[in-house]
Amino acid sequence: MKIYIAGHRGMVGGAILRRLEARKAAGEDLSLLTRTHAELDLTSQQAVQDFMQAERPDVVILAAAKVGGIHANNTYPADFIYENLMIECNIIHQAFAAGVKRLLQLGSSCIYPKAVPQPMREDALLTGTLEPTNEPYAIAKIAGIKLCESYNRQHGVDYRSVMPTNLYGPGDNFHPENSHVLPALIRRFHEAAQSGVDEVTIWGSGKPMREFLHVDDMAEASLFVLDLPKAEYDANTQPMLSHINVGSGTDVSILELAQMVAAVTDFTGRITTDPTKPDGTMRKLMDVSRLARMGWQARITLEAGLAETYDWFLANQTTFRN
Ligand SMILES: NC(=O)C1=CN([C@@H]2O[C@H](COP(=O)(O)OP(=O)(O)OC[C@H]3O[C@@H](n4cnc5c(N)ncnc54)[C@H](OP(=O)(O)O)[C@@H]3O)[C@@H](O)[C@H]2O)C=CC1
Ligand SMILES: C[C@H]1O[C@H](OP(=O)(O)OP(=O)(O)OC[C@H]2O[C@@H](n3cnc4c(=O)[nH]c(N)nc43)[C@H](O)[C@@H]2O)[C@@H](O)[C@@H](O)C1=O
Repeated sequence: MKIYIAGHRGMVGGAILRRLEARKAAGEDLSLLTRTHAELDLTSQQAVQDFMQAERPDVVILAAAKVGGIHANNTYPADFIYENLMIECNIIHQAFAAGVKRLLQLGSSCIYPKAVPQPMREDALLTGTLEPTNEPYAIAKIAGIKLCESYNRQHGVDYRSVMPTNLYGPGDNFHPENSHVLPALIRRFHEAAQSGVDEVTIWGSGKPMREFLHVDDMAEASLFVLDLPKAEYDANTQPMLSHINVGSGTDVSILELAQMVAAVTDFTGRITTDPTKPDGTMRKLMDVSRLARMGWQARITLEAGLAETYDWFLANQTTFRN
């Protein structure tokens, strides 16, 4: 079976590729197809059409996207909505045009309204206004769900969507401004501890709650959903709710996260907050009961995952994407 992993050099795509390579090494008949961003710009309709017509994979896993934290989303809204819409439209339509019957794409927990009962259920989609700091990205991600759902309904293909909570782990983006909170704090606390600085400032109030899932759990959940029998997937995602939440089911405040990162990086100074920076959504805990009912639950705790990610950070500091 030929599987194309779009975004294989990213944090999630890399984790998914590692799992598929392990399956192949264990004897599964898999041909794993990848292209780097430089080799294939997924915002180019012609380039994606040429690629899909030439390669005709059996399965497509879409883990490529324009991704970033609250500052990046707030600063580059046009890039986030345009690039993600183009990637989704090109991959999903050209996969269909090339006869691809099975596809899995990754959305995001930010698709849900800012003020919605917690934990957030799949049927909360489109029931309220979105968080302004990442609305363009969220609109693109909602479009991705609707693209898959519409091709399923009109053309009878099996295109599935998983909605990850905040993810972290090996291969994350540690850029000081454009990264997500967990990698940003690992880098900031590490550099403070190394240079003997006695104060670290975190953005916002520190009061928002965030749920974190290790990327190896996300990769396992992605392949679990991809491998579900179609009848089971359909039975658990009613026709208009063609997506499944993936999360750890527990959340912590940003201040609690900062205290955990300080401990892991041996930072013993003060933690201060910067209320001039945005908090974003105050809470976005995912209801993960649907996936649990189908037999998957997260295994890597935040404590263990944080320590492992810091080790990876220390071993890979010279290779960061800045
Ligand atoms: N990280 C998180 O906390 C969360 C991530 N997600 C979703 O998971 C998926 C993967 O995210 P993550 O692994 O963190 O992101 P990364 O930024 O680590 O990886 C994204 C990958 O997509 C590639 N890419 C981006 N634009 C293009 C393009 N135009 N053409 C070809 N390749 C491109 C990047 O290549 P290059 O770097 O060379 O440009 C990179 O390899 C995304 O759909 C994201 O929205 C959802 C929720 C949370
Ligand atoms: C996955 C998810 O990720 C994004 O949403 P987000 O969770 O709000 O993003 P974030 O991880 O950047 O911030 C979480 C919280 O953390 C606080 N915070 C403190 N100090 C730093 C800091 O140094 N960096 C960052 N980035 N945040 C910080 C920050 O103020 C905020 O309260 C979107 O891409 C969204 O579309 C999406 O999909």
